[in-house]
Amino acid sequence: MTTHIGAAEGDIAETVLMPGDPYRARWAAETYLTGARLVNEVRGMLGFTGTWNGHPVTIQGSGMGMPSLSIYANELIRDYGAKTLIRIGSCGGMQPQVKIRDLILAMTASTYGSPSRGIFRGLNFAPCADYGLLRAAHDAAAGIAAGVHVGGIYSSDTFYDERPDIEAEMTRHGVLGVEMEAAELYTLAARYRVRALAVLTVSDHLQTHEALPAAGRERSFGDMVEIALKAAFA
Ligand SMILES: O=P(O)(O)O[C@H]1O[C@H](CO)[C@@H](O)[C@H]1O
Ligand SMILES: O=c1cc[nH]c(=O)[nH]1
Repeated sequence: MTTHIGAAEGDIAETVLMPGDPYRARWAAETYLTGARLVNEVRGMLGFTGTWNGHPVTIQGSGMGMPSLSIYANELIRDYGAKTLIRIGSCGGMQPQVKIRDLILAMTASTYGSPSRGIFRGLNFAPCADYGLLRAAHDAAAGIAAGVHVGGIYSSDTFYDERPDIEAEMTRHGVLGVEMEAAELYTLAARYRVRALAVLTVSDHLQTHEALPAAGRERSFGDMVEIALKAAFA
């Protein structure tokens, strides 16, 4: 048991999938895991542990934004011994070739300000995915999903941004999509020598303003969960 996770020792698997939304954690656990049981409900940030093809897996909500994810990822890694952490998130598309419901496998994550930013002072640390996980996810995606993009994403520190020029610069530099957690996850993974990847579903588009309807949105997330599970155990 930690400050923010009520699971008992041994209740968290070495492989953890992390959606921002705790209800997505419940949906994914009920849909994809065998014998899923609730292991955390502190602050309503639900976490479940079960098995997938016989492998122990935890699906733990991270909350929105890097400060929230940082709390859960720190405790999962440092206190529970998590070794593979895969974010299963939604993101906004930032390039014309990236369509709604497409998947992005985030090779790198640029950010203006993660909780770890201060460590590096003026240096631009480059948070990146674990290559083995990225490659395995790409292989898995070939048999599952159609529109799959691999490249850089932008982990924003704010959803309602008063600095539209930052998003424009990200788009100008080929960044595929925007979300709010991966850069901190990748930085923590580098620090603690564990594996991390963000697999993202494009839920809306910053240029076309299309968006997945709220009702039934979870069903569009199935490919992402399957790919994350296959990559973790490839
Ligand atoms: O759908 P999730 O995983 O929460 O991810 C995205 O959605 C939230 C913003 O609406 C942020 O957490 C962003 O990263
Ligand atoms: O952080 C996010 C997530 C989805 N869509 C966005 O525009 N931003």
